[in-house]
Amino acid sequence: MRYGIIGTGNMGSMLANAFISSGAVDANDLTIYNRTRKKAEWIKNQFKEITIADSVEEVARDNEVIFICVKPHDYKDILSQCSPSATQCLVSITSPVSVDDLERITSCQVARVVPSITNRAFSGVSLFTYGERISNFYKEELLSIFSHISTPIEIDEESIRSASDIVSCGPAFISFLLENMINAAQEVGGMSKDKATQLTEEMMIGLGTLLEKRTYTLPELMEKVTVKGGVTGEGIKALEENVGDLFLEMFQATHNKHKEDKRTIHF
Ligand SMILES: NC(=O)C1=CN([C@@H]2O[C@H](COP(=O)(O)OP(=O)(O)OC[C@H]3O[C@@H](n4cnc5c(N)ncnc54)[C@H](OP(=O)(O)O)[C@@H]3O)[C@@H](O)[C@H]2O)C=CC1
Ligand SMILES: O=C(O)[C@@H]1CCC=N1
Repeated sequence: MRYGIIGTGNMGSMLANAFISSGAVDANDLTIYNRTRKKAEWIKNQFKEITIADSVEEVARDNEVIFICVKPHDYKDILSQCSPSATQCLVSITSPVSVDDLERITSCQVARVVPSITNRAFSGVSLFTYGERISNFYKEELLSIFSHISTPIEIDEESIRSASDIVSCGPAFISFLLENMINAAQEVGGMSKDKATQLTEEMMIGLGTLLEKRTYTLPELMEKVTVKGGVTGEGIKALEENVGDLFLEMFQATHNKHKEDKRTIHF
């Protein structure tokens, strides 16, 4: 099976790197293309057997599975430069470009797989939605390669925004909150930024490991740590008083942007 990646920015390069280093895809079977060629060359420097294509058209012509890894508003431009056939499979990796959108304007088989930066560590989730025309062959193929780097989970169109907020945007949201925690540790506790960062990172690795081992659920973790009459309870009270509509507003903001993107992407 030959795979093509169009756009090797954050996600395209992450997918190329993770697919090859996990053994999901042989570098000889991967073709990449990026508008600024240098970015594709950085990947080829790591994996010499990769092919760099000279155009979108070339990627679409020579590969069976084609991942479009550009920003949502650039999908139209890419699709105007290629027309994969009914035997090929086109994959959107962005939530605003749905399988319905792709099926309407192409004659190939389609899927949407929204990855996450966590897939770089062969961890986290990839969110799957299949088009009507996709064969079991391609479904199994996509599931197989994404199983090497993630836990693939099928998702319906209605849930895609919230699911992507948790799985794909989540690492940035949680990092933002942790940065705030680190800054407050400096301000209130007088701790150095480096020390607070080290402690936070190690705590997160430990927390992730507990979750990975299914040792505790999130509510169990809260219960186990919150000693009756202890300091955690006081901290949680302060969090409860301040959290307010924080996450509601976060989800509303991403849902509004998603709607705006869908309204302004004209295929
Ligand atoms: N970042 C993330 O964590 C996630 C992102 N996504 C989705 O992935 C997609 C890409 O995001 P991300 O990688 O972060 O974005 P980047 O901006 O890092 O990458 C986009 C890449 O597309 C290239 N590009 C743009 N137009 C063309 C073109 N016509 N031909 C070839 N290459 C082109 C750009 O090239 P150039 O170097 O010239 O600018 C750039 O390298 C988005 O749709 C996003 O929604 C999904 C899940 C997670
Ligand atoms: O910020 C974004 O639009 C992308 C989508 C998912 C994660 N990052």
